[in-house]
Amino acid sequence: MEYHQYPKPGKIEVALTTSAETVDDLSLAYSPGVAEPVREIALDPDNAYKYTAKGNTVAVISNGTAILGLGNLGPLASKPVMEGKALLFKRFANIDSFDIEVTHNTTDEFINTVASIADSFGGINLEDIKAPECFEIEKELISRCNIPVFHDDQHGTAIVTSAGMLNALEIQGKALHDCTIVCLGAGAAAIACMELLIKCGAQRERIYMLDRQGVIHTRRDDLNEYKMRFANNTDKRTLEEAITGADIFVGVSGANLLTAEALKLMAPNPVVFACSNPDPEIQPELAMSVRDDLIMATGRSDYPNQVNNVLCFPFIFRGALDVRATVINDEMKIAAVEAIRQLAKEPVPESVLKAANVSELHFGADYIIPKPMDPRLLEKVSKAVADAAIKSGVSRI
Ligand SMILES: NC(=O)C1=CN([C@@H]2O[C@H](COP(=O)(O)OP(=O)(O)OC[C@H]3O[C@@H](n4cnc5c(N)ncnc54)[C@H](OP(=O)(O)O)[C@@H]3O)[C@@H](O)[C@H]2O)C=CC1
Ligand SMILES: CC(=O)C(=O)O
Ligand SMILES: [Mg+2]
Repeated sequence: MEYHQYPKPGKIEVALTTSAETVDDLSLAYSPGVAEPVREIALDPDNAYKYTAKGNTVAVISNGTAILGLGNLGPLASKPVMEGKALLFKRFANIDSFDIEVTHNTTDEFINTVASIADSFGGINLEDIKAPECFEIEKELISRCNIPVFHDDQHGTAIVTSAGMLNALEIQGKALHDCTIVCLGAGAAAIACMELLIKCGAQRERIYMLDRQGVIHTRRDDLNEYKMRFANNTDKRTLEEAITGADIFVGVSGANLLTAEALKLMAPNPVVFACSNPDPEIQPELAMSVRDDLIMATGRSDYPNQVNNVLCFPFIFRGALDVRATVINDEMKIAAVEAIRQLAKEPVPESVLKAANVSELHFGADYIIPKPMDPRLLEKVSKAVADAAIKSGVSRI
């Protein structure tokens, strides 16, 4: 709590980029000088990128309906997380952010609020908005805004999960195409993670997705259209039935929902990503105590293998802003997966070892994915994303 309270309440502040000391400075910063860029922007909106901070500013916007794995605690309670995202944008990609917490009654009201302020920013990072509303919100905002709109819990999580998963499977000697996958959770993160894993080679029929009612199967009549895409034609109904013989477990649901007994039922050499925050679906100590053949990741910074969207969102937005991309498309997402994945195979610089408080890191079971404080992420992931934006025709410079 002290970290969040001192030296000033919160984690971010606004800083000036230009001089504001003299009467001359003020007559440029405000009236009368500020009228000139106003006229230029009115003539051509693209001049906002030249004369304002728009092009390097991302709005981090939430309604607090799915704050981490803590649930629907409302917009104001989400503010520490949104400030945290702003801190990470600045620290890792030198992107300025404003956190905006929106109170609303209907989904349309939220969409209209965001759409009506979107022009102020170079991009919009939607955060911690629950499914299924998040899908409609993102789709509608993408169509109404000509800046990138990216729901990080969906796509940032999916990108990092895919990068980590491909590396973990390489170490375990398995191919994604042949794997049986159990996904606990059927919300924003789950649906996007499974869709991207399919784009990376997984078979939809081999995925068992579960929500609070158990396995999502074709005979259920309570499924929304997003869950319906993962309805499996199966007799399996429980987590224990689905996980028996499975190669992969992805948890994006809630704390301590995977028991040691269920973990024992998985196939040899399994991969377990227990990504719920702040508490994973199974504690790594417990998982490791019952199996010594697994590769384990969590969403947390204090265990090896942090599968968390922090490894993606600063860098994918950096790449998108640098080429003024209108959207973040699949080509850019796949480029990010590959760049993150490859970086884990390179020697780790001393500065990263020091920041991670370890003496060595080598590609393997305890290092499947780079550390967020690896400075090479900025260069490599952002460049790969920017290149993909240019090649796929969505860059504007
Ligand atoms: N490591 C990372 O980078 C990230 C981790 N996450 C984590 O993933 C989790 C979900 O986030 P998000 O997708 O945004 O939230 P959503 O609210 O969109 O989805 C939550 C999903 O979890 C399911 N769920 C909750 N409790 C249970 C349970 N007891 N048994 C089975 N399923 C359950 C819900 O089921 P139902 O549909 O029945 O309500 C729902 O499908 C959170 O813990 C969050 O911290 C999210 C994003 C990034
Ligand atoms: C990491 C993140 O975005 C979440 O847990 O919601
Ligand atoms: Mg989140």
